[in-house]
Amino acid sequence: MTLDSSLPKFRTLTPADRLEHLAQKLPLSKDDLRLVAEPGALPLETADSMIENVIGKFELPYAVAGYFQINGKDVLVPMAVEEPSVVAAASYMAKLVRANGGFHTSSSGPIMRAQVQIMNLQDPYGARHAILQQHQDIIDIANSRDKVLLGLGGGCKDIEVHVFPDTARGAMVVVHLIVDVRDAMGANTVNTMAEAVAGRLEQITGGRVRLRILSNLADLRLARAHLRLTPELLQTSEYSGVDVINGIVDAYEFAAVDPYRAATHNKGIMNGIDPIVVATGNDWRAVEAGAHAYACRSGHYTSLSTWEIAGNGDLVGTLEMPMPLGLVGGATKTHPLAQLSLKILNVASAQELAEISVAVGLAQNLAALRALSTEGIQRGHMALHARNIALLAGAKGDDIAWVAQKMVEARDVRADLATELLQKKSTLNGDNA
Ligand SMILES: CC(C)(COP(=O)([O-])OP(=O)([O-])OC[C@H]1O[C@@H](n2cnc3c(N)ncnc32)[C@H](O)[C@@H]1OP(=O)([O-])[O-])[C@@H](O)C(=O)NCCC(=O)NCCSC(=O)C[C@@](C)(O)CC(=O)[O-]
Ligand SMILES: NC(=O)C1=CN([C@@H]2O[C@H](COP(=O)(O)OP(=O)(O)OC[C@H]3O[C@@H](n4cnc5c(N)ncnc54)[C@H](OP(=O)(O)O)[C@@H]3O)[C@@H](O)[C@H]2O)C=CC1
Repeated sequence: MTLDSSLPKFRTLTPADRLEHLAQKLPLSKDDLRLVAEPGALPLETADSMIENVIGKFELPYAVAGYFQINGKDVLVPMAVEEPSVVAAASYMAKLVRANGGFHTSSSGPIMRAQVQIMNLQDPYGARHAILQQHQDIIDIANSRDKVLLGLGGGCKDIEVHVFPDTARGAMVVVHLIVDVRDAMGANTVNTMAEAVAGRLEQITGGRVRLRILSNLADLRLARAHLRLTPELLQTSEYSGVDVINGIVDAYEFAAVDPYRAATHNKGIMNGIDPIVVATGNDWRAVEAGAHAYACRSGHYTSLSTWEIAGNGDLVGTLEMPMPLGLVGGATKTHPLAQLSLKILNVASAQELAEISVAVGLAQNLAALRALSTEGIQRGHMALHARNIALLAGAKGDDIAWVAQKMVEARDVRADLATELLQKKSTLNGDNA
């Protein structure tokens, strides 16, 4: 069936009805539905095999963002995240962007780098040449370690040799293995290769190999997304579309020039990306490390995205960044909900998953910049955060929505106010009893 990712009125349903609604849109089995609806999606035995010293499991809210259309294909986006307004903001922007043709994405190949550090060298440039002369031998040794990957068309494709002639510990040569990891995140894959070539590199150079590990600056594994919005789509009752667009571009320039702002701007992008990384069982530390190192590649920490005004006045947003995500390996296959997330996303390759993640990051960035440069973040965000504050004050059941609603109406969302409202409500209930 062709998926329509629009989710009108989805927010008004109960979690069980939302799941039922999804089941009508997606080919989910009864077991899939049970996995989401019932506790214990991750068996304790599986958890105990995943990490060490396990004492239980830690749960997060699991949601779906709607309206995404990417390269003409509708996508529902599973997100595991603790922060309110993230899912709403992503859905809202996807709804706007879909009205103007949706997101357009592309990506480089799934290429990772492994680094092998060689020390104790008197002639680092000579060592570099000697290594490059033997490059095919090194590639062959690396590839002898992963026949499965080779069979899939991946494997070590090339090497680079970087020289640091004068470190505090003397000359250092660093060999990069350039590896196509296909549908894996690839850390274990490339680490195995790096360890495999170490002996040969010592033979060639006469040096001493120390570290053999992937680089999280995955600058050869980039995913890209862009969008275009007309002023009409961005106008509100209070702001003209032209004003909103100018505000977004001013906000972008702020992040482009000032690292204090860029850190927050990029956090807003990661608000969209991390929840997908978590929901698909991928390594969010690796994605975060790669993102921020890439944002600093010019030596100046800056915005990962760009926002500009096209000749016809449209807003144009782009995002290009490392996205080392896998469909196999790590927890992607072992966590049952990660498998379900991949089923919901209906992706055929790790690159497709990477492209969707970057599109969601761009949507999230747009939502924040749009709110920040017009009405401010608090109205939309705090309205949704109000339910958390109500919970914090001890509200239960229907009281959660009641307390949250009262605070939103008062445009005053505070824990002490929530406590005060709850007390008033229980006094009222007591009076009525
Ligand atoms: C929060 C909104 C979306 C409200 O915006 P709104 O104008 O009140 O939304 P609406 O009621 O008109 O609804 C529009 C659409 O938004 C979605 N939507 C709206 N509400 C819900 C909801 N309850 N549950 C699910 N979906 C919701 C939904 O898709 C809906 O369409 P529908 O499906 O109903 O036809 C808007 O104010 C917004 O986008 N704000 C920005 C929020 C944001 O960026 N949050 C991230 C956390 S803040 C942060 O950490 C990052 C930051 C800000 O520091 C980054 C930076 O500085 O750059
Ligand atoms: N700095 C970092 O970021 C580090 C991260 N990690 C962790 O490493 C894990 C990810 O490593 P990764 O190498 O992806 O995981 P795995 O080693 O679990 O899986 C990769 C392996 O899966 C097999 N495979 C099967 N099908 C495919 C396919 N279609 N495409 C590619 N490979 C396929 C391959 O060969 P075969 O069957 O022969 O194994 C490949 O080597 C994550 O848990 C991450 O947290 C670890 C160290 C450092």
